Formats: sequence, C-alpha cells, structure tokens
Amino acid sequence: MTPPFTSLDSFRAVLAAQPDVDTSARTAAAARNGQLTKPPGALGRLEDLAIWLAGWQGREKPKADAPQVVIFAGNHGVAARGVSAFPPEVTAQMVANFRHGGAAINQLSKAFGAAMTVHALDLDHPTADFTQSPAMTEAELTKALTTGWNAVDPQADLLVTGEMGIGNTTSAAAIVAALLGGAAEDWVGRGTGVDDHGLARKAAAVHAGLATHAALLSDPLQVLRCLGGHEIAAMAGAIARARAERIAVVLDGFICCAAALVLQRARSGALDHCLAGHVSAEAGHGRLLAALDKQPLLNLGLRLGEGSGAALALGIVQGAVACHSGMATFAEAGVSGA
Ligand SMILES: O=C(O)c1ccc[n+]([C@@H]2O[C@H](COP(=O)([O-])O)[C@@H](O)[C@H]2O)c1
Ligand SMILES: Cc1cc2nc[nH]c2cc1C
Repeated sequence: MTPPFTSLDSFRAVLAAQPDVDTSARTAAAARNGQLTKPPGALGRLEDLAIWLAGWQGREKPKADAPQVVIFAGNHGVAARGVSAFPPEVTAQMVANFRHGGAAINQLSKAFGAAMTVHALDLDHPTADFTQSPAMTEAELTKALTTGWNAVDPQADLLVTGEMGIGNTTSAAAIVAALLGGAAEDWVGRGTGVDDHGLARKAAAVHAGLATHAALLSDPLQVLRCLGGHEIAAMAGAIARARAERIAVVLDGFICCAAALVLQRARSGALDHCLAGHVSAEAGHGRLLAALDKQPLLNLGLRLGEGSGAALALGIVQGAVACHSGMATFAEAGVSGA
C-alpha cells in the first residue's frame, strides 16, 4: 500500500481520519462473555481484553493466532555524549543477531507464534546530536514514519512494535520530558546500565535538547523530529498504520511508549487500539504509562526493549482470546446459571 502521506502535514491528516472501534462487535462480544461457563467476572482482565479486541477486530470472537512483531533499529547522534553503557556499533550487531535468530525477541516471537520482521533504518547515518540541532529533517522523519507504516502486515491480528538503538533511552526521555513536562532528571533512567555519571550525562543532554528546541516543542511531531530517532518514528508510523487496519497493538517499554505518546499528543484517542504489554524497569516508564492511561499486563523487571515485554504479553492476550472464543455457553454445555 502506498502510504497516504508524503509530509508531516499529510501524516497529521491521516491521524485525524483514523477509523474507530466497531461498537456493535464489542457489544456482541460483551453479550457472549456474559453467557460463557464461568461466574461473571471470574476471568478478570482477560474478559475485558477479549471484548476490547473484538471491538477492534470487528468480530464477536476475536483471534490472536497471527501476531506480528516488527523491530526497528536506528542510531543516535546523542550516543557520542556518553549516554549509553554500550557503543553505537552494537545496534548493527544486534540487527545481525535478530536476522540470525539469536536474540531474546526471536525466541519470544517463536514461543507465541508471531511472525517477526526487522527493519534497520539507515544505521550508517545516525540522527544529528539533538543537543546541537534537530535530530532529523522533515524529509528524514517522513521517511522513517513511512518505513513503519509499510512494515505492518494488514493480515496480522495483533501487532508488537519493538526497537533497538544505542542511546535511544536518552532520546525517548527527551521526547517524554518535552510532551509531559517535568525536569530532565525525572525521565532519564539507567537504560543499558549506565552509572551515576552516565545518568548525569543523560540528564544534561535532555536538558540541552529541551533548551535548544524550545521554540518548536509545542508541536508533538516537531518534538519527534527534533528529539527522536529513526526507529522511534518508525514505531509511531507502525502504530498509526495498525489503527488504519484496525489491528490492536501491544506496546513495549519506555522507548516504544515515547513513540506512542507522540501520537496521543498529536491526536487525542490515537492510542485507543493499543494496550500496554508491560512496565519496564526504566525509571520513568510507570509514570509514562500512567500519563497514557494504560495499565500494563506484566511487571517482570524487564529492561531489554526489542519488543520483548510486549511479545510476552501476547501470551496473555492469546489466553484471553482462547477462553472467549473457545468456551461453551451455559446453554451449549447444559450448565445451570446462577
Ligand atoms: O524498553 C525499555 O524500557 C528499555 C529500557 C532500557 C534499555 N532498552 C534497550 O536498550 C537500548 C537503549 O539503551 P541506552 O542505554 O543505549 O539508551 C535500546 O536498544 C533499547 O531497546 C529498552
Ligand atoms: C546487547 C544488547 C541487546 C539489546 N536489545 C535491545 N537493546 C539492546 C542493547 C544491548 C546492549
């Protein structure tokens, strides 16, 4: 599909015209849920999950047997400021690892029957150091959004958006600070494992980025352009495409949710088709999820990224769908109601 946008303004128009949930499918699923052979509410959040998914998929019995995991990789100019525990070449090395099947996300995708695709975005051309100049030009941002848009398989029944990019927790912290406010220190975390000096360098970089681009930061897409990264923009593009196809999205960790926040701020309700797969150990993620009004399904202390927490949450969604779509009703099973 040719993306329906060629500029930030036309991307804005796409966000404004996105489809909404199918309320009749959701109502039918809620009615079915009430007839299944269990005490009302006994499957807890699994019941809400299945009904929510039914609404997005437009069918009374939702499916979760063709999930897609898309991983985007990008490099960051700000990494030269000593903001990561690892060197930038690890981004390309991990892309090779993804392609050879050796990363955690390969194993988790396999475990939950997800088709996984990897998209390396111009790794030899990192973003500009956002403390000095905008991370991306408008053309570069549009290209990254387009990569994300095109990466989504319209046949998938669920989408996980993951990322890999040395330095990207600093970029994500800058985006979140710009959009939610607060001090740089409130949003930086240990990322791949920086020490206190590294953490201070991250806060200084975020602080400088906010000051350098202050005049542009009232526009969420300019926040993404000035402070973001190619892989972060691609996740935003993929989340938007999923909405266009009415595919539900399972969000991953701090970086993924920073990409999602850009969409939410650009268009209220833009994340209604998304759920939070997990809360990561990155310091600001819990508060970011609260600002997104999303309750994470899992809290396992993960801080890996690459879609891993969201992929694990696929298992929960699949459990919810298996129960909702497979269980017998009281009438079918001849079980007496209350
Ligand atoms: O998903 C998260 O919340 C998360 C938290 C910490 C680190 N990461 C991953 O670690 C990398 C970024 O860490 P850093 O220290 O280089 O900014 C990037 O590849 C992310 O996928 C991811
Ligand atoms: C090894 C490694 C694997 C990763 N996967 C996602 N982010 C990562 C960062 C590092 C450093």
